Amino acid sequence: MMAIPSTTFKPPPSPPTFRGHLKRRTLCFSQRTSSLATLRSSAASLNGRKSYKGRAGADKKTTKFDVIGEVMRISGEGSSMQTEEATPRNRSEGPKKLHRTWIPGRSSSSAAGQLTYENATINAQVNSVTLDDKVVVGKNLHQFPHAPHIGIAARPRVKESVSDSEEEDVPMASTSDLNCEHFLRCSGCLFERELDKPHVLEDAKKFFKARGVHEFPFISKHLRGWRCRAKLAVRGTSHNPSIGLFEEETHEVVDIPSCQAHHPCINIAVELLKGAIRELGVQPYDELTHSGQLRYVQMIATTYDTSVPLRERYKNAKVHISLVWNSRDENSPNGILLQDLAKLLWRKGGNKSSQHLIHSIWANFQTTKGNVIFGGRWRHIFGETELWEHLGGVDVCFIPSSFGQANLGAFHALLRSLQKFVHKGAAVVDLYAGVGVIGLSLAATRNCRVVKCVEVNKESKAPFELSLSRISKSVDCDLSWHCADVSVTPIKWLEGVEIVIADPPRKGLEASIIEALRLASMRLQGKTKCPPSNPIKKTEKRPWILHMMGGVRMERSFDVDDDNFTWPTKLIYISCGWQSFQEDCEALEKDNLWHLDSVQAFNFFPGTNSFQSREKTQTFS
Ligand SMILES: C[S@@+](CC[C@H](N)C(=O)[O-])C[C@H]1O[C@@H](n2cnc3c(N)ncnc32)[C@H](O)[C@@H]1O
Repeated sequence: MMAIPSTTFKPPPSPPTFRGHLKRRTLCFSQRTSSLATLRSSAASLNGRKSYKGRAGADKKTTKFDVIGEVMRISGEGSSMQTEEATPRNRSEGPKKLHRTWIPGRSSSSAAGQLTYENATINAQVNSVTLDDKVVVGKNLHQFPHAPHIGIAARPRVKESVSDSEEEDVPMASTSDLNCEHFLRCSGCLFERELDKPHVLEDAKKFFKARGVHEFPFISKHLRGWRCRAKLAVRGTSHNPSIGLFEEETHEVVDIPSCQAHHPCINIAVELLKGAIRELGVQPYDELTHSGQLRYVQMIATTYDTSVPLRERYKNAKVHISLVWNSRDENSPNGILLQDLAKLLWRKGGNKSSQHLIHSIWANFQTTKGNVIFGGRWRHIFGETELWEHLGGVDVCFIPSSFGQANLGAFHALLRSLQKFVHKGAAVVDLYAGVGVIGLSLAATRNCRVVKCVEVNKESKAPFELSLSRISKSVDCDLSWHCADVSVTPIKWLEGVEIVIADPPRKGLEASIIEALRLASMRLQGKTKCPPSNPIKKTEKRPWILHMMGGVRMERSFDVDDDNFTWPTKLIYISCGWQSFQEDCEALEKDNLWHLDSVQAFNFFPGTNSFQSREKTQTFS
């Protein structure tokens, strides 16, 4: 996968774009000796043992709002929040018995990136998957009996669509050009010609070719109308609001009513919002004076509507709206105006309106002068409380604060591609799992015996559990979600699994994870010491991630004293950061511990120089 759009607002002179470039790559690594050791449950080493069961108590005065964040979600009737210690018994009961939880805490606001995949030519021995603008690589493991390898892809192949019975009927662009009137000022897109051929692919081809991977499929799906998630700044005046992205190097918000990247329903919802701002006299935010009410808006096009035929769902998407309000909470003096704004929007676009455009309305409260878009407090106001999508063969639940891919078509394709690289019955760990889309999809479609999803954002647990409740009862998989920083004692997540899936943010894998993967390869070879790879130190700058990391249990030990583990023979790396991917790949390859095997690229962010790729690498024994 490729770059993830920034969710932060940068102070002058370089204001941010909230839709950035999203690229993804997947790297698939595998090892040969998956059957050497006995599979040992890693339940004992799991983090995140505490969960909150039930719903938070509702203040009767505020029952119009459901709350997630500092306060929790409120159902409207009022209930109490309980905490519960997850006992070993809880865990042994299996994943389907996880408690439905809404966990308080600050929201994360990671932007989405998208992936598309296509089947790559992959050796059956080596499985790999690609996401958005991704690449898949495959090589016969028998060619490298004593060396792990990393798959790489070479020759790019452009494909307009992926044949899949679940593909929604999205109108394909008749041209590969952007044709957007906002292109010159808007910072969202870098290129307006040949959106299906991002320039960075040439670099990528060379990089992979140098590693012996000549097949480099590039899957490009919808070139316009692909963005189903947008975080937009609201500036200007109540008479003349601007809703869009910051112009490069300025603090000016470029109004983008006809954005060609947005799903069309987002543009319609933006116009609806502008009309409501004018009608009610809502003041857009002014960062110089820190005044005004409406700072940003998040719009998410959700395509899950079972009353609409499958192939028509994409174009009939409804819009979730999160209004980022400049106050502490709904009881602040301007809270009435927020309610009026939400009511007006719902009356004009809600489920009783003639157009029924809006899926749901939430508020997020943000008063800091910093550069973070979202505050920690969320309120549900109208419509459904969860956002559902059908992705990779499963129903997946999201909440406004959880990470989600912006390019649904590409992501769906990537998931379908990914499934082909995971053998049936595999034991898998899904690192950087978000709400667990990848893990859930693999558990359901590949009959995996174990899938562990590891994610630092604790707010993603509740949607995961809701998704879990919709997984077919016939799926017999030990499927679990763990709140943990994967860079802390990463080796324990590798114990007992055959396939590692890593879908990190743009900065790539943390140094400790690279070391753990290298160590796993050494252990597979019966060696106990792993030469250092001189990893590049990567710092986490995003405050919401740092905040979340602060809440997880830190375990420092890197010791592996038990040789009776199965160690992963395959790594599927889904990347959205080309630079970081190259560095990670080189560190993994060092000392022949991993070998790149196959690569596949997905056009997750048409119009940008980003792509998402999937690479598969293997270790050897
Ligand atoms: C690119 S997103 C991928 C999410 C998911 N695989 C998907 O496609 O929806 C990266 C995720 O990694 C999480 N994350 C970032 N740093 C992490 C860390 N150190 N440990 C665990 N999760 C982390 C973020 O919160 C985010 O949900």
